[in-house]
Amino acid sequence: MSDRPQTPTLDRVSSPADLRSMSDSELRHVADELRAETIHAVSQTGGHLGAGLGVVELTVALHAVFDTPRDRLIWDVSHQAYPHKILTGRRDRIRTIRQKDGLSGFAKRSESPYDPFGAGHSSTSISAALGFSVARDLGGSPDPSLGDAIAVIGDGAMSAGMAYEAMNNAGHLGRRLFVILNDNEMSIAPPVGAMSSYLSRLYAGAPYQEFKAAAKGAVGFLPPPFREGARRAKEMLKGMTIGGTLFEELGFSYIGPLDGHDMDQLLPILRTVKTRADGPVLIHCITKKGKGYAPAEDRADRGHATATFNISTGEQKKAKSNAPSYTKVFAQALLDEAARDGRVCAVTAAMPDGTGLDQFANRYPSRCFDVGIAEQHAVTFSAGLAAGGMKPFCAIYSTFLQRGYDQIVHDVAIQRLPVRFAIDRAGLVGADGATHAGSYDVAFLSNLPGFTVMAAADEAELKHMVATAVAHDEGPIAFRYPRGEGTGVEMPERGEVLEIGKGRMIQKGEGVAILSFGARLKEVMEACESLGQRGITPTVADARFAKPLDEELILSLAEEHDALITVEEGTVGGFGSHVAQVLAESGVFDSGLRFRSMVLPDTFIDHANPRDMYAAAGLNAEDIEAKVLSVMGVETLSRRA
Ligand SMILES: Cc1ncc(C[n+]2csc(CCOP(=O)(O)OP(=O)(O)O)c2C)c(N)n1
Ligand SMILES: CC(=O)[C@@H](O)[C@H](O)COP(=O)(O)O
Ligand SMILES: [Mg+2]
Repeated sequence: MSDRPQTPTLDRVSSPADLRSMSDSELRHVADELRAETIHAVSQTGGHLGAGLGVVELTVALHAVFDTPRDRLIWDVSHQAYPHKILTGRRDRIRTIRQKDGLSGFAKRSESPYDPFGAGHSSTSISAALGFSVARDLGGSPDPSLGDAIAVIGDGAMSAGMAYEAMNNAGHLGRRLFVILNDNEMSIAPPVGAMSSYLSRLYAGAPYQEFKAAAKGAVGFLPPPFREGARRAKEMLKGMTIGGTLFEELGFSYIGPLDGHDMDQLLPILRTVKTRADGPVLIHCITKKGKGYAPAEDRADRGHATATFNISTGEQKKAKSNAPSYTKVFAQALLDEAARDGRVCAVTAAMPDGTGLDQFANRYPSRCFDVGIAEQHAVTFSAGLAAGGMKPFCAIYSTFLQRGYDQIVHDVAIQRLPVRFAIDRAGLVGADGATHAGSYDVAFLSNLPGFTVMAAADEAELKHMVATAVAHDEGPIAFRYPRGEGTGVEMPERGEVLEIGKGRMIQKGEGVAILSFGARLKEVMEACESLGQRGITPTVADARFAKPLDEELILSLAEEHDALITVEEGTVGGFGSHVAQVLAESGVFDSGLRFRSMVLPDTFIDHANPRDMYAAAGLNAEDIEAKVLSVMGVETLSRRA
């Protein structure tokens, strides 16, 4: 017998249009069943759970009131969009989410007309929604029936500068636009910062909002059930001066805070604003991350992301690990270094657990800074710390570091400040897909004068690189490492300070040399094992540094071999491109060196497990083996050589 929940009302919904003919009581049933369906689906697939559970009622209410997809519903980050996917014609594929060839874990334009704007990174929704509103008013679409734009943004995402840039612009333009602030008082970790405290104060002062609406004469904006209370409040408030919320100062009409799980509040308010709004409106909803599923509600991260799990117990089914994760090794190595050097400090942009800095925060609270989702600030704040004599480790996932690029160039590199960048999730990350792939950091850092760029081939190397970064005061230095577990190598007691710009020889062979940069070394060695069975023994070296390059090593490999192949977990423009430049300038191509550079292809690779993604990229052991055979002119059946 199937353990799937009974969902008789939800079963009648094949698209949001079906919600619009339902009574409010039926919509409440849909919400309850949608929650059960979401929990069941994620129990089988794993993925982002808590955020979706927190917006179940909002999702039903928004689709019931607004005319999606004509009205554009834009989910910020969009990790909370699973219930939205179930309601918008994707229920039959929801159990494929985040798997190869399955639904994306995020909103994606190519997946559905109900996903008007894709995401994965946070705090973009208000800008995009404003763009839609303006495009509609300017007649940018051949479809004259384009409707409203609605952004749903979390309190965590509200900590990023982009959200304020967008509100500043929206308030100025004054166009009809809806922002739903989904305030669950959580980011991935508890949210931090003055803005978070401000929102909490609005929440704590719920009746105050009612008074204020009254005092400002906004009573008419509220649906009838709320008017009476507001009128009474107005009486009480006669003669008092009430300051506006920040949102009102920015030009938005502010409504809230509402209970975002109460359909009796959500439906009438949404219907009213839809009928009456003539400018930007912000509706502040208080919700609970993980709502309705006790094991998620009880977890410290409120069930933010999960492996597959047993629904009755909440127990997650995690694969056994054979080696410590790179993140753990980094975190422990940094703790060790911080114990020796009081100037070592750490910065995270809302990812204390993901980067392993939660441990650092416990041990050295005064030297650890969670700045919220604010990568740009994290970089320049680190630059300031470095300029002030500290040794900041700015630990940011490769994909999110993209947001701080101008700060890296302008505030760090040009001033040659010794910020240490710990770049986690480098390379292809798996189920989160293209939005989260750490593909570009080597390319965008290695072209900056004075930067030192390293990649760890295994977890012992990572420990050395942490020690190297602590010791390096001459300018900015970065080291990258992948998501997931290490290779199981023996760990040194203490990290060793590496000589800057020097690689290491792994094995001496002949004919072909492979120069690996980063964690593909394991695949290189597997390829060599297989090649060994054919009597082929390539030379293998680990470059360690993409900048400065070990030119001596590169040129000696070029001189002593017929062919040289570089391998890396990054795009063109990175390590291999810089090696090619050195080779070209030295003239070795003139004497016939065969050179190949194995990089990520010039395409965005869809979500799958990392192994499948690297297969799609042509960077697994078999691809490296095929490349060696091809450069040697050995005939094979391989597709990719
Ligand atoms: C630019 C960027 N930095 C970091 C992240 C990682 N991240 C994903 S969701 C999330 C928390 C978002 O909190 P909130 O907006 O409140 O949504 P909730 O999960 O609470 O619904 C973070 C930090 C991201 N997606 N984008
Ligand atoms: C939605 C988001 O951006 C994060 O939740 C991300 O999925 C975390 O990835 P890790 O699991 O690699 O920490
Ligand atoms: Mg939140």
